[in-house]
Amino acid sequence: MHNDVKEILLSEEQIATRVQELGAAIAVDYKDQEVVLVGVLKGAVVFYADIARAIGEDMDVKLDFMSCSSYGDGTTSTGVVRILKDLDRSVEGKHVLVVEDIVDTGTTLHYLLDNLKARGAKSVRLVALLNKPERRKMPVHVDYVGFEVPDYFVVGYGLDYAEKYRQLKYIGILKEEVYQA
Ligand SMILES: O=P(O)(O)OC[C@H]1O[C@H](OP(=O)(O)OP(=O)(O)O)[C@H](O)[C@@H]1O
Ligand code: HPA
Ligand SMILES: [Mg+2]
Repeated sequence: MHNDVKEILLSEEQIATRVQELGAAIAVDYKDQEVVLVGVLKGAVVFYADIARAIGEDMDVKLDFMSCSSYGDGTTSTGVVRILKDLDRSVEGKHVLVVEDIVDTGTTLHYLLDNLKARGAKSVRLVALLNKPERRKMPVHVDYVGFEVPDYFVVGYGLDYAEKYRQLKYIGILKEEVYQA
């Protein structure tokens, strides 16, 4: 385990099992439909790669990405969402499934889901690996949730603190002294 991690919250095995379950549920709901998977860079990349393959072969899936940033290098949302990179293709008339690592205050997803609906998508749904409802400031409907997590700052499996720890295979609770120092 990484020295900056206090405790493993979700192991590699727990994540893998849950990702397969989510993929199976999504595959049933979208069977034979064309769907654009919108990954929210950078936190979602690891989950995105796994969920895209867990969905299976019966959906016509297109991959696209957006980059939004609201945390900068800290552990609290700035409250302002910036689009740093937009989608490559229009989603007008398309089914969109947004793939996210975590819904925390809800600031990012509240903004992003509204933004995608306003582009005329046929439907917009959200799959998030983690949901941290205790910290919610803006309402967000999460269609597919991997795990509900308590109010700890977590890292790994794509999630960072100051751009570090994204490559950890598990999700761990970051030691307070790492960000309070
Ligand atoms: O619900 P919220 O409070 O808005 O927090 C969730 C968002 O914050 C993180 O992204 P961040 O802005 O840190 O960018 P990153 O994905 O590059 O880490 C995370 O990946 C979500 O996109
Ligand atoms: O707990 C978290 N960890 C990493 N990034 C985050 N972005 C929002 N909440 C978190
Ligand atoms: Mg981040």
